[in-house]
Amino acid sequence: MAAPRNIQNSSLGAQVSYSPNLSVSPTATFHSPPASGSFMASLAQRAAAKQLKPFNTEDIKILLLENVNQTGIDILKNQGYQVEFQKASLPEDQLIEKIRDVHVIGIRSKTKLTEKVLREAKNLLVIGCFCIGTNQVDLEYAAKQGIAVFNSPFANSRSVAELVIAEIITLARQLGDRSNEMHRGTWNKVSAKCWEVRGKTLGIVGYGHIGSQLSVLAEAMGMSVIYYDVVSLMAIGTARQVPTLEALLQEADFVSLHVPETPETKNMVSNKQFEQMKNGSYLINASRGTVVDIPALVKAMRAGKVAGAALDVYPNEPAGNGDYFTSDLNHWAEELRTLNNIILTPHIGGSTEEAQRAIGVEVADALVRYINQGTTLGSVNLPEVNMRSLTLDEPNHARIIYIHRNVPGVLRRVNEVLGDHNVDKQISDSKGDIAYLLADVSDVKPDDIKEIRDNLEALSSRILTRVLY
Ligand SMILES: NC(=O)C1=CN([C@@H]2O[C@H](COP(=O)(O)OP(=O)(O)OC[C@H]3O[C@@H](n4cnc5c(N)ncnc54)[C@H](O)[C@@H]3O)[C@@H](O)[C@H]2O)C=CC1
Ligand SMILES: O=C(O)C(=O)COP(=O)(O)O
Repeated sequence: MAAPRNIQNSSLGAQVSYSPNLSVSPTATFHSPPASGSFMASLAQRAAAKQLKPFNTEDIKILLLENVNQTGIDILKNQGYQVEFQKASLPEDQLIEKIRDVHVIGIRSKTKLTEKVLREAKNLLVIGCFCIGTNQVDLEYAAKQGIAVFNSPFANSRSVAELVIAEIITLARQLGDRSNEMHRGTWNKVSAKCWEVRGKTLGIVGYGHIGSQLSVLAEAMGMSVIYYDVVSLMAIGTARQVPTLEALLQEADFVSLHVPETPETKNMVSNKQFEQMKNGSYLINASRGTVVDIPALVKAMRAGKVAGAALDVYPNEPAGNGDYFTSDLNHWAEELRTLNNIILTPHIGGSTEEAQRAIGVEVADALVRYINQGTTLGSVNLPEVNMRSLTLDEPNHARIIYIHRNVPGVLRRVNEVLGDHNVDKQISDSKGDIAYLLADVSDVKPDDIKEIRDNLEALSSRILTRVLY
């Protein structure tokens, strides 16, 4: 039987691990970085933090889907949580069955946590997206249910940028086609329409974490970089922001897309945009499958307008590995496969050992901090609230977490509930309609804790109450 959603578990000290060193050789064993000044300082802080054995930690049930990295599994298991791991994603009906029972779910880009699925997630406290994108989660609905969502905002951005660099040269030299021919036994030594990338213009759409890293790498190869973004952003190196997507498409030899999946980016590159591109230019999409209108790309490639393309993402992607890239999944799949100079990869932009290990650590740490201490630093859908840990010399303190609707008068009522106790420290913040309050109350007995929780639960503004002690 699952524990109730306002599950109580004691506040652990900051028993979290530290960001891994990403600069490892392909064969190196993976280690945390050596102790630095700030690392030692945080160790000292940890020593002072309350290190209670979590009460009922084993009641925390976690479901990890989509082959989340072992680093993350280890961190969560070390906390004593019950962790179930699956390599693939789950179809909606199975996901609904499973999600009813768990307090935490860890996913990557494939698993869709829609309102329909989350409505069934009666025990869910927190979602960990072990990736950058969070478009697969209904963030607003989750927030309304008091379910926090965390991701890893940039641990795989370098990996994506490096893949794109590889693709730029691969497309310019038609390497995919030459290699396929050799695999079939055909020697086809040609130079027609094969180019150096030096001196060519790369147009980056979306100059965020990935786009800006790509900019630096491309300039190092002698490319000129222009970029288009909805916000005005400082150029790195000698890159130049252009005012419109059209201006970018008219000037770029290579166009690389790095925008999130939003209603505005759906089919952002379609027939009209292909017409605006230079003759013989190239398109790379490692963002989201919805950003490019694929039938329009097929048309532009058949017409010779686009000389090559690299796609890493697709509107429909399979739940696991296997022979699934067929027209059953996306109706144009077979047609796409017949085109020349097109690189098709199975959403591997962020799939390197370095990125996956770093993401595993970062997201698992955020989950542990949220479960054990209630801090929301890094949450993408709840206000970010942080408060220093309870310490060993505060054995009878309790931490109250009250997630509530952001309506007038709530704080007065909360403080009426807490008024008979000594509130050591308190912090609250709001994001849109949702507010998040943390309060540490000193010298409380189990009866006091029950009373505080029951009284907070009775307030009409309540979304979720948790008490850690
Ligand atoms: N292929 C893969 O394995 C991976 C794919 N991704 C995808 O790449 C996307 C970008 O990642 P980051 O660079 O980390 O995100 P980011 O949030 O750092 O940057 C995105 C940029 O796009 C801009 N933008 C948003 N809407 C736009 C619009 N309509 N037109 C022009 N610019 C717009 C934003 O202002 C921002 O500067 C992610 O959202 C994710 O979907 C991320 C990691 C791995
Ligand atoms: O980080 C992202 O947003 C990605 O697209 C990578 O997704 P993945 O972890 O490979 O499912």
